[in-house]
Amino acid sequence: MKTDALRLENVERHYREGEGKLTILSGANFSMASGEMVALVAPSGAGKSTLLHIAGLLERPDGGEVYVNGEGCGSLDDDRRTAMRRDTIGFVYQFHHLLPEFSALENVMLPQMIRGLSKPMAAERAKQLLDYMRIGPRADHRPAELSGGEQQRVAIARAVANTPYVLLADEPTGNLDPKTSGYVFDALTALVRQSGVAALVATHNHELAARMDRAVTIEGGKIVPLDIGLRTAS
Ligand SMILES: Nc1ncnc2c1ncn2[C@@H]1O[C@H](COP(=O)(O)OP(=O)(O)OP(=O)(O)O)[C@@H](O)[C@H]1O
Repeated sequence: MKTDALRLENVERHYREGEGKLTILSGANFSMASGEMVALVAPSGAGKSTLLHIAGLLERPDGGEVYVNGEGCGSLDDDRRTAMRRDTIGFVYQFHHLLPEFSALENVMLPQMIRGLSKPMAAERAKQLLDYMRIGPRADHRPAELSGGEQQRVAIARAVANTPYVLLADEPTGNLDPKTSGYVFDALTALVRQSGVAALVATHNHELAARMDRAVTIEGGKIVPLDIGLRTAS
């Protein structure tokens, strides 16, 4: 049987709320296969960021287990979790968080070099990715010299630079106008299909969600399928 790129098993996450507790996830299960693109659509405050942080090993759940490519992460110490996150998970945020002092190319090279790749090899892969995202000609520009859509495409290239198993995106096009948003989303989709990464994309945009393979939401602490008329838009 094929290993899931990401699997959450019986995940619990509670926050303290005054004297009581606020349950965000309870007995939550979820899995995603390579090359799959899943929309995470839920009202504000439902726990999308919490889920992405737990899936991305940024936060530990209060119970249950997170598996990345079949490897359970609960028993890893902080250093190994950090290495696992760096090597196997990519993040894209609403605001690109590119390093302003570095060019687009350098921004995509850096995570690879931190992982130990040589500079020429990192540059080669960064160039390929930027070409694939159709921003090759802008590779030497700093983020401030790029449009919002271009910056976001650099951020996506950076997120997949270390060929992660899992890509976690939090409103990746939320900051862009509708046309640019569609364009960036198309580039993201093409990259997911080409690279085989499993992408979980939090979005409030139902039109974009409908273009993914399936959608889920958070309800009563569980991660459940959401029917938003998938693929009817095209
Ligand atoms: N560290 C924390 N301590 C206490 N409560 C928290 C903490 N982090 C998040 N929460 C609460 O948990 C709930 C879920 O938060 P989360 O940020 O995951 O929601 P979200 O679905 O991502 O919301 P949005 O769409 O507005 O970003 C919210 O009610 C929030 O106030």
